[in-house]
Amino acid sequence: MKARNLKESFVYALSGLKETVIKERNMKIHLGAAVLALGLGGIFKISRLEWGLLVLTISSVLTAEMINTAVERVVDLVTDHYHPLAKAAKNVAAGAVFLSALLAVIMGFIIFGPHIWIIIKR
Ligand SMILES: Nc1ncnc2c1ncn2[C@@H]1O[C@H](COP(=O)(O)OP(=O)(O)OP(=O)(O)O)[C@@H](O)[C@H]1O
Repeated sequence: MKARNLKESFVYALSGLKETVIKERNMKIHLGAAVLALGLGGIFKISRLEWGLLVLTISSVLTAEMINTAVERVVDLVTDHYHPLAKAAKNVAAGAVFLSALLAVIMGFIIFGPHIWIIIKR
């Protein structure tokens, strides 16, 4: 069904977001990690640039998870039989999530590492 106007497109987009948050366990984990990172940013009073990097990093993980979910849905729609291409498509999409989450952890170390180190050293 095609969106007739901007408002309808927005409603469909929000429903896609809701679908991922409600049905995907990994999305809940990513959101939990994002809330934790934002909380740490507040506690450590990180700089504007660090906030920007944090928001960019969080958005890349959440976006990757949503694209992964979309790929999973389309693959499941096309076939419920084993197919090497279905396997490859799902694995590549899952790999994108893994890569973005790994880079987010590294970014977390870069931003919060020095702050945590100061506390440990005390
Ligand atoms: N139709 C298929 N043909 C071949 N391999 C498949 C097929 N469907 C799934 N797989 C394999 O099983 C793995 C798990 O698929 P599944 O659909 O359960 O996603 P998932 O890893 O549980 O996703 P998530 O945990 O993100 O919800 C895929 O990564 C892929 O390797």
